[in-house]
Amino acid sequence: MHTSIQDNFPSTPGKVKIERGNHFNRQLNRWLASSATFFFWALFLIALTASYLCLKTSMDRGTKLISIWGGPQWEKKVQHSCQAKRSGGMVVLVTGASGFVGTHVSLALKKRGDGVLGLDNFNDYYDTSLKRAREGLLKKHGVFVIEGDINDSKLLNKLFDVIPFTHIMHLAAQAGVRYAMENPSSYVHSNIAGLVNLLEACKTANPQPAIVWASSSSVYGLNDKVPFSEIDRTDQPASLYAATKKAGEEITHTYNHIYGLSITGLRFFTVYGPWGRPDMAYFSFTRNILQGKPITVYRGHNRVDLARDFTYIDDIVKGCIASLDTATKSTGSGGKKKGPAQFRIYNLGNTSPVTVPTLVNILERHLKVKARKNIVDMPGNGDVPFTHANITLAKMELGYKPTTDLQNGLKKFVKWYQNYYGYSYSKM
Ligand SMILES: O=C(O)[C@H]1O[C@H](OP(=O)(O)OP(=O)(O)OC[C@H]2O[C@@H](n3ccc(=O)[nH]c3=O)[C@H](O)[C@@H]2O)[C@H](O)[C@@H](O)[C@@H]1O
Repeated sequence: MHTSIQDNFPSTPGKVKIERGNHFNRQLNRWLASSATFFFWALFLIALTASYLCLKTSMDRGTKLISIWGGPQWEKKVQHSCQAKRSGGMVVLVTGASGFVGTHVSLALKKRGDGVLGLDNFNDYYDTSLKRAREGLLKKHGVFVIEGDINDSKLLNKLFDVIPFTHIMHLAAQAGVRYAMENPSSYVHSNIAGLVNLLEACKTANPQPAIVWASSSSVYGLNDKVPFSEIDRTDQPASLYAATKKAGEEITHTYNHIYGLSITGLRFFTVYGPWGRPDMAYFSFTRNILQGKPITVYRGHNRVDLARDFTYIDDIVKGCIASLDTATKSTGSGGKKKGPAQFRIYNLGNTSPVTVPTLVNILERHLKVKARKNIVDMPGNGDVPFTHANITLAKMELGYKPTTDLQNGLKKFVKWYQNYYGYSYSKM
């Protein structure tokens, strides 16, 4: 193809002389010119995209802030939810309100006339539609759940500005023993950083609320003295989850000691029941059995069956409420301790451990379907072989007395499950 010299010349007169007669230079120059143009446009597009994304993010954040918290409408909803309907009623902030235990405790408090406000970050650790359904249930009963994180100090301070909470029922946490190997930082984020953030807000609140919070039976870790009593060793956690719960017990102790916060820690033992957690064995076994899928049953060393002190949700709720009722006031104000404050830790269990194969048998009977079982040795994933609660202390000081055994509790769970999922396998 013919190209005239003229065609190759750039239009800038000053450059003509230099370019003339040097084909290589001309090619290079042309290439540089086109690259520069390309580069310019690429930069322009990148800048345009970046500014769009920035604008969008700030708009999203703005919308979120307005819709999630702040503003007169929001405050009205908060006030309304916190209104106690009985004289001397408590005003309780329930964190993790759309969680399993949070929903049940919030409903029970609301039903007896206490003011209740929920807080939940609706994270996707498990099916968020179940959390939204629980939120719907709470809304129906007059409990407003704010979508927010316990790590958001601005939100917490705002809440304490608007409402003089008498109690905090702190149930927001990253739960699950085995998931801690997959996502360790989520445990640090919620169970450590989130807890400290909440305690910081409580310490400066005026009045300081009394705090009841969820620890875990997993703090007993490798302790093999049974039944587990509150004075037994808890310095050998078997999972990061357990370690963060144990850390929580120590952290709350320091806030009690320095700032006079009234603290009650509850060591829950494998809580189960309607509206439960899909990540837990009884729930996932039920789903798989109904779907005809196999279940994996872990077995301990020397072929010994694993066992848990499964505790029914209604018994746990009674323990939580008794803890709130018997909690004495925090003693500090303005971030300063005025005197010693209450510090308590209780086991809330059922006192009768059941093996995992027996749990499966009970489910098979209630579901009228045989399970397809894969029995495998317990992997080294943070599990402990058994749990068994000594509840003498909770009995004595809280009047705690569990009344539902696994047989009856699972019957209620299965009934709820079949009703909630409408027997439709496609929904599960
Ligand atoms: O009580 C507690 O402290 C803890 O109870 C449960 O933890 P876990 O007892 O491990 O409950 P599940 O995950 O439901 O497991 C129950 C039993 O079933 C076994 N399992 C679990 C899952 C599975 O697929 N197969 C299986 O055999 C486990 O090894 C365990 O022995 C909760 O998940 C924790 O959040 C809580 O803190």
